[in-house]
Amino acid sequence: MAQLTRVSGSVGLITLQNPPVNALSAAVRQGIVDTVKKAVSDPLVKCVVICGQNGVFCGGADIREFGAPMTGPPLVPMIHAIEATNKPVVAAIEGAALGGGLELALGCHYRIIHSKARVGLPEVTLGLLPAAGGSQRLPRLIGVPAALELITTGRHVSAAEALKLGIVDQVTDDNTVDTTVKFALSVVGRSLESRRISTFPCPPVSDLDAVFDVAMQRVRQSARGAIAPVTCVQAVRAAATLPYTQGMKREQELMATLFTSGQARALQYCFFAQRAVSRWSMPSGARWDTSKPRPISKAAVIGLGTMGRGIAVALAQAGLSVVAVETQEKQLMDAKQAVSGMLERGAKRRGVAPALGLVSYSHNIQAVAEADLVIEAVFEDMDLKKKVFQQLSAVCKPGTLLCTNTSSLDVDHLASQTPSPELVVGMHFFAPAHVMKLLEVVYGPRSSPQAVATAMQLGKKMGKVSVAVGNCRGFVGNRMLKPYMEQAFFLLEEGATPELVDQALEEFGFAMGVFRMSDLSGLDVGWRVRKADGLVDPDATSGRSARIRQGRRYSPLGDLLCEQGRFGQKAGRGWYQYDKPGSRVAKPDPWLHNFLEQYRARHGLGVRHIDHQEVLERCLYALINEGFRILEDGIAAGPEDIDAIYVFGYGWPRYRGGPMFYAGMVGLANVLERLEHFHQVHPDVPYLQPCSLLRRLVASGSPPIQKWREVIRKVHSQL
Ligand SMILES: CC/C=C\CC(=O)SCCNC(=O)CCNC(=O)[C@H](O)C(C)(C)COP(=O)(O)OP(=O)(O)OC[C@H]1O[C@@H](n2cnc3c(N)ncnc32)[C@H](O)[C@@H]1OP(=O)(O)O
Repeated sequence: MAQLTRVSGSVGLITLQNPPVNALSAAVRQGIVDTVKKAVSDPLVKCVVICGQNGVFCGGADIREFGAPMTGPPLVPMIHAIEATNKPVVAAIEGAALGGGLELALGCHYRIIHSKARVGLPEVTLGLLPAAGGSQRLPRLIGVPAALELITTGRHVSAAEALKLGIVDQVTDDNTVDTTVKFALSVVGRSLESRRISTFPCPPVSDLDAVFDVAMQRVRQSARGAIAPVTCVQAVRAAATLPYTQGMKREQELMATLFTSGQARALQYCFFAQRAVSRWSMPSGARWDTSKPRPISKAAVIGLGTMGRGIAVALAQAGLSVVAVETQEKQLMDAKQAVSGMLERGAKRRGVAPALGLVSYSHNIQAVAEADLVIEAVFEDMDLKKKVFQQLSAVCKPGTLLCTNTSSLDVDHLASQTPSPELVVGMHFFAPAHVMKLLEVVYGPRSSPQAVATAMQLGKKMGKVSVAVGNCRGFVGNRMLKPYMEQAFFLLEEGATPELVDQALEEFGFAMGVFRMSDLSGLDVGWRVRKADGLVDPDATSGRSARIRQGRRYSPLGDLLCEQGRFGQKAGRGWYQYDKPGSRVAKPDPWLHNFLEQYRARHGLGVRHIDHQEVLERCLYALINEGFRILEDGIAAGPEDIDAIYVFGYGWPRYRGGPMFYAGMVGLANVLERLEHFHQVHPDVPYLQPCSLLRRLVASGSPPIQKWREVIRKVHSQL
């Protein structure tokens, strides 16, 4: 919907009305077409201003309409009609002009922007390209190199940068619509010939081929396997090399290949999943919209190792006052220096003042007495954490929320160390904590909805994608990682190499395969956990018994490497070899290949050919199967929660939507059939036994992912 009013005597003011972001739905597009026509034909209207209601110009095309057949007037002729009018049309940009919103503004003859607004063409992040003329007009306006960068990254640009680049004509701190109305009146009567961007030639570039080669190389490297960035480069190339009309034709052709692609569907699903996770719910029925968070102004972090430092930085950058506690004096001094450095570098990047004054340091736990919320981030050891929680209970003021940063320990057990278990939640940060977007907020059976709401809100304040999950071993992310890694180990036993497994996973789109990742995070981490679980038995080094632990197939390969001191990158050797400890360049290791051969011979394991498809099916379907178990157990409320965790915390390629979305794309029946097959071949691997929720979904006709919650609810109601 769009409304036309006449203001200041002769200005036709068109207001886009589609809350919350005035997306260009069919009704809005129809409204624009109608109101522009009316304004142009009204002799009393001398100029036109287009704005959006409620402080947002326009968030672009309505993404929710993408899955359905197109209705209403298309964007391209609508924008052309605006550009072609003989009355000046000026965009008044408040809040944001993104995607189709900016393309609409580029069709206007002038653009005035509020200083706090931003613009951008983020279509690439949705698997698309700016196909309402954006890929053709922006390079003509600001030049090929700058347009290429903005279009292929989808980066949002501040008002100041937009002015510098030449995207807008004026920045204002005042009322944007009033300023734009005055501006529009001031340009009445001026020729519009030089204001129609589609008529501009692209500013010349000295070595066009080199510019595009570099851009193509960059997008292929940074977004391995993603098709939209590559297509965006091709579209901008059309702008640089073809007349406008032909360029537009090419833009449409390229868009047609993207629009119906699986990658676009996956990326658009991710867009909504990222937002859906904030509408959390707990099995008790507690929900985001009925649970009020507590205000938090003072936070504390206990333990200033790598995680604690990152958490302190994230809190301070979110504007909270932070008490950082580390009992070891030397550690405290080192941490102070490290935290200050991180804050300074972060502030420099963001062009703001570093929040150094917000962090105070102490070696005395008494310093947290006045904190509203404490995040314990000491070493991952239950006895140590229990001790800290007991101390905190004695020191903190009544009502302080106690959070533990743990990747797998039992949050409920820790809660039981305090007199107020309802005030305890887990906050599982990912390293580096001030950079990584994901936060798992873990509630135990006794955590209060208010405690969950507070942790979720704090996560949002820190700019995290926060996902509320139930308490179980490994929560969601690490619980699903276990069967994935287990399959990778088994594949080595059966004849694969770390290189083969990693290559398959990296070609799938993971930034790092499982073995390179294991080398990076350190093999000793898992070894310690397996030892604590009684799985590492140094006596059982030969025979079949060495590969059966606690009644199921077990691969001791990781333990054997650790026994040799092969802890990964930090040791200079692990699944790969490195030039020196700490080096990042992984090289295949003949020692490891020889070790695998001897291991297989010792255990009488035949070597067979393993291809990429088997690697993907074994590793990914085992992980997905555990995802279904997590849904069945009520640990995650919906598939979007799992997918957001994997995309934002575990390097799952965003253009594949997350593991649960991927299962839907592959076909649930297909996943079930392959799991059944693998479980038949490996009956001693319980993780390969298809979960009953997966069977249930297939039996219900494999509904689309948006309908899974209905099936899950039925399963839960029958328990
Ligand atoms: C021919 C094709 C031509 C053009 C293609 C396009 O234009 S594709 C769309 C390009 N636009 C974008 O990618 C912008 C997407 N939106 C945003 O980045 C942010 O929403 C925005 C506008 C910066 C506002 O951010 P804010 O943090 O204030 O709100 P939030 O992101 O939570 O969004 C609020 C709700 O609005 C929904 N929404 C936002 N944009 C769109 C959209 N373009 N279409 C449909 N819906 C949109 C969003 O999903 C939120 O609703 P929710 O129910 O919570 O999911």
